[in-house]
Amino acid sequence: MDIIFIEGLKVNTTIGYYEWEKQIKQLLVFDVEIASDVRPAAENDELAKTIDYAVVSEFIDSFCQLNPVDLLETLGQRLVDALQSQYAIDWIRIKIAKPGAVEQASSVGIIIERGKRG
Ligand SMILES: Nc1nc2c(c(=O)[nH]1)N=C([C@H](O)[C@@H](O)CO)CN2
Repeated sequence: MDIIFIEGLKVNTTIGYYEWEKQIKQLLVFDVEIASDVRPAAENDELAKTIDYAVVSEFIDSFCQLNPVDLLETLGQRLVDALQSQYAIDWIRIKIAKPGAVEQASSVGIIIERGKRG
């Protein structure tokens, strides 16, 4: 199975359960892996035949800005739904880290995995 990945994508956005969090922006860091057969793109060296990681990165940033929510779980699930509606994705894994959330921890967050890894 081939994988398109994005590692350490930094997004500054409004996210959080508590009232004070709705007035500020906080850092989220995304790691994304999407199963995708690279052979169609590799055959004729064509970007149009693959999932463009730059486009997906932009999409994630915009999605966060346009869809403020309380929980990382909600953001992650909605983001996966949105990506699956745009691309034919058999398997996806998204890690969302909120490094500033717990002072004693270097980072906290969630990992969502959907579909079958080929
Ligand atoms: N499982 C989760 N736990 C917590 C979340 C979350 O999104 N998922 N969020 C918070 C607060 O927003 C926190 O980040 C503020 O310190 C707490 N726990």
